[in-house]
Formats: sequence, structure tokens, C-alpha cells
Amino acid sequence: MSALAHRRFLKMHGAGNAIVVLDLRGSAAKVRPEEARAIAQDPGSRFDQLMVLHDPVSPGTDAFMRIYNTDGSESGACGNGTRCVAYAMLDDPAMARPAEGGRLVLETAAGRVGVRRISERAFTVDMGRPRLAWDEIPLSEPFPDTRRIELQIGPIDDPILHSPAAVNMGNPHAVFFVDRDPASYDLARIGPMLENHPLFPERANISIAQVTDREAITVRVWERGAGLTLACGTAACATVVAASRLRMIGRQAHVRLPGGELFVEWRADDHVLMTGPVALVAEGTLAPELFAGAA
Ligand SMILES: N[C@@H](CCC[C@H](N)C(=O)O)C(=O)O
Repeated sequence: MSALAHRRFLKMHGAGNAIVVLDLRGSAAKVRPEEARAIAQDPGSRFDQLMVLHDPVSPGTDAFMRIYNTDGSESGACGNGTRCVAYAMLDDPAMARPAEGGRLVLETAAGRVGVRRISERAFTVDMGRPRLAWDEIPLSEPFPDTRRIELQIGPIDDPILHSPAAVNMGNPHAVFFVDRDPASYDLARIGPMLENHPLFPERANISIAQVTDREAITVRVWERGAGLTLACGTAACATVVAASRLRMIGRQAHVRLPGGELFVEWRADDHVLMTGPVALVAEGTLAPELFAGAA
């Protein structure tokens, strides 16, 4: 039987991004890709990202997080999921520990993120520094300037989308700035082509963004490994960094996504702070039958 059978989980969302939080602290259990896919496919535990808590690895951190997409792949960062994890670690009767207080330091394969509660159901996450060099994103060929890289889709003389900015926020992002509503693009069709473009050796999260004024951006996201989602925190951060580098905005903006709004600030010390809501939807238990085909 899978070590995940009968485990309790929280079903949550962060600005519409569907998140499942699973606490494996205190055990050696790990989620295998096929188990993550099985959890994603069940309507009761469907997610965009599965946030799995493990015992802390580095001194000064409260937990180690592994982040799974619906296709079973892993990511180094998930902004919306991190807020949900903070809620679970601070408020959930079974997951919260008395010593945790109002701030947390969480670690992923991509580094540390600090989380601070700002109200009952809202948190600010310090997502760390963006990485902007072509080989840090990573891209498969050198681009001295990642503010606009050479990439387009559609007819060569009339491309549908072209010249995205590339940013790594613990995971790779390409952001296409456009002049009309991002909802008018068929991102469900375009997204998979761009996510898997040979320019992105680790694939990429794809955003279409319209700067509507100096402090507001409307964004739609095709997520690597998860497809169309209602919100993506790291995409919001990548978009603000990219728009700021292109002098379209200052260093902060409200990012409007189909599922809700996030506020992102790229501070002078290079750290990107993302603030947004969390919502608890339900709690559940992973049925052993879920994993019958995932052996
Ligand atoms: N929804 C997340 C980002 C999820 C990870 C992404 N799909 C990847 O593979 O990098 C967020 O809120 O940041």
C-alpha cells in the first residue's frame, strides 16, 4: 500500500490557484510522480500544485517543501502555494506547531522563502531575488539581454506573440507583453507550444500580460506542467520584474489574474515581495484506491 494512503490533506486556493497541502513531516515518505498524478486526477483532491511538507533540512528553516505539478513534475517555487502552506502551518489544528509564530522560513530546491502573515487570510511572501541571466532562466542559447528574447509564434511577418521577457523566480518564466486583453489570445492552444519550445531546456511558464497603467497589469498564465490556471504567484512576480526592467511600470504593481489579485513589489534590495489571499476549501483523506494504478 502507498505510504500516502489515508493521509489527511487540505484543499485550498490562492487567488484561484488550486492547491493541495499534504504534511509528511515526521515521516520518511515521499511523493512519487505517479502518485502526484493520481492525486491530481481525483476530483476530491484535484490541484494545480501539490505542496508537500517535509522536515526542515537547513538550520533556521521551518519546513522543506516539495512542489508538484499535475503532470507529476516538480517546481522550485510556487507563490500561491507558499501562502497556503503558511496558513496550514499556522492555523490548521493538525499541521500547526505551537512554536511557529506569525512568520515562517520555508525551503525548496530553489532556496528559501520567508512568509509573513498580514491578516487572517492574507500573507506576504519574500520570493527572493529574480535571476535574469540567460543560463539562470535557463535558455538553451545565449541572450545578453533577457528583457526581450528572440522568440515568436505565428506567421513570420505577423506573429501572434513575440519577444518575451525571460525571468527565473525559482522557476522559469517567459512573459509576452501585449496591447490588448490577454483573454483574447487562445492561450490553451499557444501555451503548450511555448512551454515546450526548444529555447527552454527545462520548459517554461508562459504569461501574456497587458500593462493597463503604471501600477496595474492584467495577466493570464499557462503553467508548466499544469496548463491554464486561474492564478500563478511566480508569474505575477516575473511579470512585475520584467515590466519594471522594460520601464513600463515602477517597481510595484497590482497583478490582476482570472482568479484574483496579487500585489507585487520588487524592492531596492532586489527581493520580490508578493502579497495575496488564501482560502480553505475542504479537508480530505487520500483513499488507498487512488494509488492502485500508481504502483
Ligand atoms: N502556481 C505557482 C507556480 C507553479 C509552478 C509551475 N507550474 C512550474 O512548474 O514552475 C505559483 O503560484 O507560483
